[in-house]
Amino acid sequence: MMISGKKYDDFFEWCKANNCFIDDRISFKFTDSAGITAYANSSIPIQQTPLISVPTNLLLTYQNATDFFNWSIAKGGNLPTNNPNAITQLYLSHLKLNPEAKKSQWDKYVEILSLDLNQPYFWTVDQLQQLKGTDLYIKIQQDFATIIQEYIELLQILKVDILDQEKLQTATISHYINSHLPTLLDGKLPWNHFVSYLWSHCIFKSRAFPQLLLNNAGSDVGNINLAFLFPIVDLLNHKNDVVVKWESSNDINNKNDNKVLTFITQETLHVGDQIFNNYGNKSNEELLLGYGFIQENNNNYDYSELTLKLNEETINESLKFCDLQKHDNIVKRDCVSFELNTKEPIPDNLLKFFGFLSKLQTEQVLTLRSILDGSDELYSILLSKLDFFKNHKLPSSNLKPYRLTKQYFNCQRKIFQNSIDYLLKIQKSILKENNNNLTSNLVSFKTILKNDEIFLNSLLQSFGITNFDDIIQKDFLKQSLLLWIVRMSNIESYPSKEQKKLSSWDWLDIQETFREVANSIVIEKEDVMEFIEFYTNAFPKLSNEIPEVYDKGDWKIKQFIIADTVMDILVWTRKLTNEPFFIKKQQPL
Ligand SMILES: C[S@@+](CC[C@H](N)C(=O)[O-])C[C@H]1O[C@@H](n2cnc3c(N)ncnc32)[C@H](O)[C@@H]1O
Repeated sequence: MMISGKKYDDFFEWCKANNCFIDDRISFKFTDSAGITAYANSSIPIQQTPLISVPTNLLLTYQNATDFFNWSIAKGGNLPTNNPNAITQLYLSHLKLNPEAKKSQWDKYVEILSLDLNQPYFWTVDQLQQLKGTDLYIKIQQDFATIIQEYIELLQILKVDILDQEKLQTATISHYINSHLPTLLDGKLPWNHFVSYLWSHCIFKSRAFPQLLLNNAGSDVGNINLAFLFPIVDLLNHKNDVVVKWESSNDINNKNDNKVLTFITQETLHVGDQIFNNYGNKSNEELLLGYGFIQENNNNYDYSELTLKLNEETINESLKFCDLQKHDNIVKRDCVSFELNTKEPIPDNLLKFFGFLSKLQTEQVLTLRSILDGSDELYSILLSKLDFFKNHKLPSSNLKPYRLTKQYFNCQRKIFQNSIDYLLKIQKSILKENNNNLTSNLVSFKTILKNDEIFLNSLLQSFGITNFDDIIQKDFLKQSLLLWIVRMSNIESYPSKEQKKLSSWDWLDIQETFREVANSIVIEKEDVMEFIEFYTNAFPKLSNEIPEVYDKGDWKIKQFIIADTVMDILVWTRKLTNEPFFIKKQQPL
């Protein structure tokens, strides 16, 4: 067996004495990185026969726990329903930590279950603080509250003493756990203590198998989360994508007419290969929270969540515009969560959701403008997430929790980087699709300037601006846009040749939008104040110096206030390049 120590010898003796089967080609060893680890001591070709089989009477089940506590619905009412395994967990705490517990058939098995677990619930306060700012940190806090509630409800129902109830509800829970951890590790913590229960809760999370396996097809499996402990097979570590089978069958030796539960792997194993189980393909967040480790290069199953807290009304309104269904996991009462992963770095409904958030009141549907504007907002949020995971300084300690945090941050960083890269590709392709020889729904201001030489010349003469990059450098973007919009509103005052040229942008509906805004706008004193400085710097200087552009039509300050609203409706400035695009109004996407 390789793995040495009295408790392991006793455990494997117990397995043998109870008719368990472990293929001779399996050995176990202890590794620092993964605890007990199974590996092949000679090659094992793919096979259909079990490598491990365990009589079902050795499994530690809900039934065993309810028998022990002498509990039944008729007698005690409902157990906390959120976690059907609560009573079995408490039973495990009793078996592991109650010195007065009578001998049970699982003693040798329970003995090898380590009290020293890696899940973040057991990290020190400092170590846990490193996760602050992540969704994982919020989940851990929520889990603490759920597990405390579960503990209190269960012990009340079973009439078992609840220890430190008041402290549990007031103490900073990780301080409290930390202060009791040494006693737990010594095996001396009372079995009915919350921290003992937290331990058995985590043992279940990291080792239990679904009860479903034990029920015959067609029978009522009850709660699908119901689980049991499966000695020996729970010594196998996890790897995503490994193909394994857990099957219930009759004992091949047919001793005692007992049923057995078996483990079969569909992998070809060479000498020295680790024999893995598959706990269900999991993301790193699930692995860290449930099992206390991270699988690097977990690209197929890793994901991150983008959670937005909004008021209920906004969320309800968004349902009309995006494919978010209330019953989907992503919509909760006051928040919406989107999963980002390698296969779908930017879910379609995420883009639509941001399009909805960026919708102007005048837009009846999601438009090209609102989607592009929303994609920029999304870009900023993803960028700040990326910055967080990239630049957050973590202590350079070699302790496991710090190493795990580093790995977790790295994996999250990769996900956000991938989503950002993908979002920029989406933006580019939207721009391309809507600005080609066949479709013109948008045009960049850069292109407009290139084609409107008279206007560009006027900027050169009066502001020394030679090209678009100069406009950015001299921080003159907004002013240039406003001047051009007012110029377009005055199109009819220019000579017919110039009019003809400018009318090549008629499809942008600048004049019509300008008229609509002019008819509805109420100009306040503050609006005038906002524009006065720019206006007095430019006028009447511009009308005097370049009358062919700035003394044709109406160039009063009011026109600029109107142009500012027109700009909100028609212009989108791409955050990444600072490049503005005029977009055809109300162009649904
Ligand atoms: C079902 S147990 C497996 C046996 C365990 N190694 C032991 O010592 O008892 C699950 C625990 O094993 C460890 N584990 C499982 N798969 C792992 C992996 N791929 N890398 C690191 N640790 C792993 C984690 O601590 C996890 O909580």
